[in-house]
Order: sequence, then C-alpha cells, then structure tokens
Amino acid sequence: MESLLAASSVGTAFFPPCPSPSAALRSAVPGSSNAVAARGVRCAAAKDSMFYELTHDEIFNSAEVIQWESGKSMNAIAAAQGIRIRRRCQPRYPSEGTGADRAIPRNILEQIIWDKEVEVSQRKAKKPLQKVMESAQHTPPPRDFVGALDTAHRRNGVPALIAEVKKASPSRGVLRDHFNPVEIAHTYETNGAACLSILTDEKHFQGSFENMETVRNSGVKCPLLCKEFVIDVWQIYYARSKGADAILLIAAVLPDLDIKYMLRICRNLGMTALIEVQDDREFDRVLKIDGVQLIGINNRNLETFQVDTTNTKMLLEKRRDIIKNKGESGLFTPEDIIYVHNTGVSAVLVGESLLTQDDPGQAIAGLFGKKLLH
Ligand SMILES: O=C(O)c1ccccc1NCC(=O)[C@H](O)[C@H](O)COP(=O)(O)O
Repeated sequence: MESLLAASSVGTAFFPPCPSPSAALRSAVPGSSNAVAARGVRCAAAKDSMFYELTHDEIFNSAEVIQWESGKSMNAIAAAQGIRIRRRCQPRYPSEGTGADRAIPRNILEQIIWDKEVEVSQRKAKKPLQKVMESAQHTPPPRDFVGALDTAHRRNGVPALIAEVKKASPSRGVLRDHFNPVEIAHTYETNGAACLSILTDEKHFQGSFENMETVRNSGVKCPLLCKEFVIDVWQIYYARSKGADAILLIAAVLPDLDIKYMLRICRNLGMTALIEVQDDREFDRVLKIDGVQLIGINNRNLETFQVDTTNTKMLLEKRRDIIKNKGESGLFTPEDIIYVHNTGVSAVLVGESLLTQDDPGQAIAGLFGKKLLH
C-alpha cells in the first residue's frame, strides 16, 4: 500500500492538500499517467501529523479510479452516486456538456454551491491554504461535540439540542431583524442547548465566519458547528481557525471520495463531521463510509424546500441499528420533538422555530415542553 506521505519525496518539504480528491482528479488528464501523477502530487500530505496521511487505497478505491480513468467527469462520477447537485467547473471534455443546461442552476442548493465555488476561490486567493492551515494550528483545541450531545441527551432524557444561530434562509427570508449572534448564543446556552450551529454563508443566509469567531471568543462554552456548504478542504481549515469544533458535510453535494477525505482531515484536526443526508440513497452511501460519527437527517428537501418530519422516521425505520442520528429542520412543537425522539434520534438541530421568537433561548422550554438543564 502506497502512502501519499511517501509521495512528498518529489522534493518540496510541504504539499498543501488538494481541495478535494475529485477536484484533484478533475485537474488531471483522464486515462493518462497524469491522472496518477495528480494523485501523487496534488494530494501529497504535509509531514506535520496535524494534517493527514492518506493511503491510495483509502482515497482512491479501484472503482473510482477506473471511473476516472475511463474519462468520466467529476459531475458524471457524482451523478453515478445519485448526486444531483452539479459543479459549475469549466467543461474540459465533451462528456461534461456545454450550453444552456450548464448555465442555469437547477435548484437553490445548486445555486448555493455554484456561488460557493466563486466565493471559495476568491477567499483562497486572499488567504492561501497553507496560511489557513497555520492559523488552524494555532487555534485552541476543539471541544467535544459528540460528547456534549451525549451528556445532554442523558441528562434531560430528550434529544440534545443543537440550536442554530442564523439570520435568514432562502426558504424563509429574514428570520430576525434584530440579530445579535452573541446574545442569541448566550441565551441558547443558558437555556440548555448542548451545542450551537452557526451559519457562515453570507450570500444566502446572511451569516459569516466573523459571527463564528465572535461567538467563540464571547465566553460561550458549547461546542460550535460551522454550518457551511463545504466543497473544498480550505473551508474546513478556515472554520477551525475561526474556532469551529464541528463542520457540516452534505451528502447531496459531496461524492464519497470527498467525504472520506474530508472526514480524515476533520479527524486529524480533532473536529467532528456532521454528515447530512436526506434520502435513502444518501443514507446508504454514508453508512458505507468508515469513521462516520454523526449523521443528520434533514427533513427539508434542499432542492424543493419541502419539510416533512416523517422523513426521519422513514429513513430510520429501515436502519434500526444505526450509530448516532440527529433530526434536522422543521421542528416546531413538543410533539415534533417526541415524534423524532421516538424514531431513535439522540439530537435535534433547530433554527427557525426558536429564532422567530422574542427570546430564542426562552423559546427552548416551549419547544421541548420543559426546561432543559445544562
Ligand atoms: O433553510 C433553508 O432554506 C435552506 C435552503 C437551502 C439549503 C439549506 C437550508 N437550510 C439549512 C438547514 O438545514 C436548516 O438551517 C437547519 O436544518 C435548521 O432548520 P430549521 O429549524 O427549519 O430552521
């Protein structure tokens, strides 16, 4: 088994990680030895153990390499896994398609991802990956996200709460005119939230990484989830450098290869990855990936915005023996909480129903039908 660390023997002492394995593969010429070279060089690991050391077998299983080397584009590989969200990468090969079908996003999630591609490349131009990795290295160590959820679940006998700090969303528009992330974070914590989820996307949610950093530095003790649309490992290191303890990875957006790679980076940074699924196919894909600690079942279809709390039940009924699950979106009443708890979830992620009340923290007792201890 050849380790990518060994590939750093090409001469330079330090190789930043590739944005994602599928992006590295995309930059190579399929079917040629360049594809192999790209694997070796673009994904070579930094020697520092804080980063990562992946083997070829871990990242590039033979089926994936064969797919790539047969000339399939990244979007085609993703589509073969049932991923409907396309990247807006410039077409390089006829199989990637051209023309009108590529110019218009098919739904809001695809629009967010296309905007994210532009945003991340601009951010990277301002602060390259190597600098972000250094900043991440100097950030105080992450807090135990899963541990905080477990403790709260045991203490209260109801699903642990990940309370969301978000000003707006594409489906609901502005949720709060007066939006003070630090105030909201503190009232959530005081009223029993186990962890907080901080929206960092600016364009569609009016969030920011500054919010993440300010909340982290404000004395809040809860572990923080960076609620971001991750397409590039740069965002994971950046989130860590701003104090995130956990990060969201969306199965509807990321091919398996990228999830595996990003999971390993999270593990080496000491962060928790919350992997979000919305349907059977995504759930099955994620269950086959080693090292997944936390799965979130979104009740909101991110393509249509439709919310259906029976989604959690439907997906869990078939998979009774699953590790850790979290129900997300569209939870408004104590009955909703009892309903998802009975399906087997040990945590819930809630935004809108708390944020639209005068005091989002005090609204927690109303949502759970009792005061949560913390
Ligand atoms: O909420 C949206 O409109 C949305 C649109 C596209 C992608 C993601 C979106 N929301 C992210 C979330 O999953 C929710 O913020 C989270 O689950 C909390 O949901 P809620 O309690 O309904 O605010």
